[in-house]
Amino acid sequence: MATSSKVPVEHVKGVNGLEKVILREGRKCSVEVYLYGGHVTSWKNNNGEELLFVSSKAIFKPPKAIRGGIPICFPQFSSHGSLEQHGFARNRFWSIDTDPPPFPTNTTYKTFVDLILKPSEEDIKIWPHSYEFRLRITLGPGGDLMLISRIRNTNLDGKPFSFTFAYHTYFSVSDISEVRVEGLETLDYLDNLEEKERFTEQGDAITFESEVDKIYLSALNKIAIIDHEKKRTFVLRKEGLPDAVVWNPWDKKAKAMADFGDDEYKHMLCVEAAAIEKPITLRPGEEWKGKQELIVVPSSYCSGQLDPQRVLFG
Ligand SMILES: O=P(O)(O)OC[C@H]1O[C@H](O)[C@H](O)[C@@H](O)[C@@H]1O
Repeated sequence: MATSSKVPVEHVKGVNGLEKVILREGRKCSVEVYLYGGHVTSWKNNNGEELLFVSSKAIFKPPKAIRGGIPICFPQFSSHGSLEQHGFARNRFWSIDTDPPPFPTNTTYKTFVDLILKPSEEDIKIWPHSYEFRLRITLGPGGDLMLISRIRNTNLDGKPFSFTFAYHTYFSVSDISEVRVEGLETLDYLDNLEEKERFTEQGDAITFESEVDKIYLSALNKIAIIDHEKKRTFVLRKEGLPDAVVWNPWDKKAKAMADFGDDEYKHMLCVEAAAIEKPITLRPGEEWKGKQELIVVPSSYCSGQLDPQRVLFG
């Protein structure tokens, strides 16, 4: 079992004394995870550069979710249902899962932490279901960041439940106007800025010059986020998560958010592996798995000569 050779992780106090776990690999690669929200707040490469965006105004205080990093949206994405925006997993206290069930295929990666969320009595009043949500966060030897969610229906009343889900990933970018996203062109999307109306994306890679809030449907399992100025490309790979959300609040919405700096929209982009259009339904005893893997590829690979075919299908 992979857990037997697991590298020990550091447990420290983060902002406002909230518990945080740190994973380290290589020279300077690291990942930081708050138990509050099961929330990744930092991912650094081998040069110690931060790859995720966290707002300088983020409020590390329940019940507000941390603005930035990778909030977990469960059991509801956004306002697609009657629960609070993005569900409640992002503002609950998760626990370390000391004895997670093994994964069917063993991984050789040793640096990871297992978290678990189960409903409290209060949660059951809001969403009347029993579940075990296991989240494994792994830092690969090359600095890649993998999140695997396993959600099991543990209802004893024989009832199925349905949920929507997203890894609401905030990437750090040099300048949003220099960023291009490849892998979503020609797809249908629901536009949250047009009352979730359905449109079809043009054939070109996506660039940014105003507010964007779209849910791309049945997206490829590989999406590239190309930062021309930083000369680096993030590659997002997903499994079990058909949709992909792209969000940037732009200037007006940025000003309206108390936990977000007025100009910070220039330095972030959310690209989120998600399951939204077709909710996941689990019968008692059934388990769903959803994975998001992030890698960052070096400048020479992405400056001008980027071959989208290679990035997306290679
Ligand atoms: O402010 P939050 O609740 O964290 O949501 C931030 C954003 O998340 C998603 O990307 C949604 O598509 C947006 O409509 C929403 O504004």
